[in-house]
Amino acid sequence: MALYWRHRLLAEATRVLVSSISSDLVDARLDGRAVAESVRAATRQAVESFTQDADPPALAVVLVGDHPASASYVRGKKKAAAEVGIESTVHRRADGISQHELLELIGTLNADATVDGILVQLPLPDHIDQHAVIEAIDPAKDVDGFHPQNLGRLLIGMPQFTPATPSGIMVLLRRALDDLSGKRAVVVGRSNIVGKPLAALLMQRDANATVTVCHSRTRDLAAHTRAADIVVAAVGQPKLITADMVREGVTVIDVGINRVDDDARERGYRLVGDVDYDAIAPKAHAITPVPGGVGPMTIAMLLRNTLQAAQQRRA
Ligand SMILES: Nc1nc2c(c(=O)[nH]1)N[C@@H](CN(C=O)c1ccc(C(=O)N[C@@H](CCC(=O)O)C(=O)O)cc1)CN2
Repeated sequence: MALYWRHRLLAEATRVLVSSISSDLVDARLDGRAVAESVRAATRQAVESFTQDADPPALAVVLVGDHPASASYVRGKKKAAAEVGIESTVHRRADGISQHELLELIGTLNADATVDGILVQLPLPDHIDQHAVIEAIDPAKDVDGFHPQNLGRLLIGMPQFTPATPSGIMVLLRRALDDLSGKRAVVVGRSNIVGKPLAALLMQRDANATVTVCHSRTRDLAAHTRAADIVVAAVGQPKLITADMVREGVTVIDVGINRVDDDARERGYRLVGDVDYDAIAPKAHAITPVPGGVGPMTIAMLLRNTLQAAQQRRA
């Protein structure tokens, strides 16, 4: 029963948060940076009131190897955490760490009463079994929401921690559309961290969308996307979704972050999504850019989960 009420309270808090966000939909562009800033501001306030009589929430981030993008996301998480008053510690380990050593580190963090939230930055090197590592995290500290217990809870409509990217997408969708009920949503991509949890959230009773999940073996992808009111692309394939594949008035969420070579840029590449933004924007009701769309929401929602972990653990 307590779980039921906690879930209802969280759902209510999300509704209040979403309705308090000022308009960030300029033309069709759905500005993830602006929405993320609103989420962070609300989290900053909630952390402030939490720390009136408690230590700040504490996040442990595990980063394995020298993957440049992962290192940059972890820097982003640390900076954003500090800005809202969450303490974070990065546990950096060499690429050659053994699975046993990594599991030992997780065990230490699980047992550390001063740690509220733990996340292991993905991807991990090939020699490490990602599932075993995620499963080793205490579900009560799993602020990524990737543990099977947390994904299972999400599936039955009793979420504890909801993965950050899908919950960020839900905030963006509620910003763009008054009502998701009965909308035809096509999710392209079936990953455990985006596609599958997002499909579960979209079909939950507080959203009521009709969901189709497409993937690499889907026949005639365009027939599915053309029939959709909402298209979410999360496959990591530049410009997979083209203008002829969507209907007028569609809402498009682009989760792809692909690096394409660009000598004109100082860093030698630019980021593009899975969607042909320029061609689709004129016919879309709303569309997220890359960069500046879903990515910033991922970090903002992680901060909310970390605060939630501290609130639940210290209660
Ligand atoms: N343990 C986790 N690993 C990974 C997750 C995750 O949620 N938990 N998600 C992604 C990476 N990610 C966060 O970790 C992430 C990706 C992108 C962004 C972001 O803000 N992107 C910017 C562009 C950044 C750039 O210039 O490179 C944007 O889209 O505007 C934040 C976080 C995989 N791993």
